[in-house]
Amino acid sequence: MNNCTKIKVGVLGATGTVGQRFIQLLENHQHFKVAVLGASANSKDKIYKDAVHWLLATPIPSDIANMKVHACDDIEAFNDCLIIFSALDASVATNLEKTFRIKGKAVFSNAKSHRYDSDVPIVVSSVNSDHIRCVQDQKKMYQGGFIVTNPNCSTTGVVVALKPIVATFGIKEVIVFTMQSVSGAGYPGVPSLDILGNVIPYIGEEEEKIEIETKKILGELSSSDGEQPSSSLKFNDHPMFVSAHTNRVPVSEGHTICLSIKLGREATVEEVSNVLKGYHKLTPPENCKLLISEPPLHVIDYPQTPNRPQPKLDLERGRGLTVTVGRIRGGSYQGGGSFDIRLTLLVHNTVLGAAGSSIQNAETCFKFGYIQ
Ligand SMILES: NC(=O)C1=CN([C@@H]2O[C@H](COP(=O)(O)OP(=O)(O)OC[C@H]3O[C@@H](n4cnc5c(N)ncnc54)[C@H](OP(=O)(O)O)[C@@H]3O)[C@@H](O)[C@H]2O)C=CC1
Ligand SMILES: N[C@@H](CC(=O)OP(=O)(O)O)C(=O)O
Repeated sequence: MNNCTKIKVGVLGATGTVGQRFIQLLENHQHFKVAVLGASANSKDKIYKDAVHWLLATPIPSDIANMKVHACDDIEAFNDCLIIFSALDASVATNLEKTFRIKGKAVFSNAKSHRYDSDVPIVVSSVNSDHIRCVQDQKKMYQGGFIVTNPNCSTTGVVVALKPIVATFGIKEVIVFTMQSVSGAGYPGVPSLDILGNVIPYIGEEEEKIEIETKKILGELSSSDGEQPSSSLKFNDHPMFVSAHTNRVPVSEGHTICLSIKLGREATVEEVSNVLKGYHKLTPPENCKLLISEPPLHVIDYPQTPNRPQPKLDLERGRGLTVTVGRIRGGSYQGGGSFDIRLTLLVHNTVLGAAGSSIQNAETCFKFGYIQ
């Protein structure tokens, strides 16, 4: 596909923390071309390089730097775009994303606004891309338009690590303990005097999101029982019990998360470790340029390498699209107790935890023929 035949995409919130990742990850994309940039009224009519406070190590792509920024509610400006990537705050995303959907656009959102809608999936491509088929119902309702969300960034890491375990052994219960980076709060986010040399043991609504979203993502999409006449498919939450603790730590990028897991059936630490190591085999081989072709999970052996994953050393694995899991061990050193397995994982919050997952979801929809 050359630039003329690539699908035109619009990015809402293009100047923000997640918006910048969209711009970076979509540079030279095989199928998609950024055609329209959207941000707030403050950025409207500025050129991108003047509107953005660019925070990434790679330069602003040259074809984007001098593009004009539109207000996100200038819907007509996005007319030529088949795909809308949304990196908006939920307060603005709720209505705008619905407006773009009714205009027939394929909307891929990072915001929480529609994650819990009964006809909208929360998708991490390596975990539950089968849930994407529910967009067929939305397409019928909204003139070809649909919304696919990706989860909260911590939830993203959690479900990638849990998927192979739940699929093989079942899971009854999981405790999630997060150490979340400052970039998760957007820009400028948490004031430096609040976070430097400190830990903040509270992130608003984060624990609730992890508990709810994990169960929806790891649940099943089944045929409806007929209660919802407009819909033929229905989400059934996984029955596992999820309990989350969330904390903000003075790390710039990358969320580190500890899990304690009660399995559905007995298994050794070695069996669990082997299942996690084999997980990459679930992803079919793809043209390596697509983001969905990156391995979803990498395991660091424990106890051979006892002090990983670490944000400084492991965050960029698989272009930030690979979750790194380490410290896979038994539930307690004494034996007994409620939990069978403990592990530590690292997820790149603005790549796999945000823009990267949205792009992977768009690639999946393109592959399934939902975007034409
Ligand atoms: N940061 C992260 O790790 C993750 C964030 N998310 C979610 O992604 C979304 C974006 O987060 P993030 O990038 O961190 O946020 P930022 O605050 O960094 O960026 C917000 C973006 O939205 C634009 N914006 C703000 N208000 C309006 C408005 N009224 N109308 C139109 N555009 C507006 C801003 O434009 P301007 O520059 O003009 O003000 C900016 O482009 C949120 O829903 C967040 O919860 C999801 C996963 C991870
Ligand atoms: N709240 C997350 C970022 C995020 O994923 O938010 P949301 O669930 O609203 O997309 C953090 O601070 O790290």
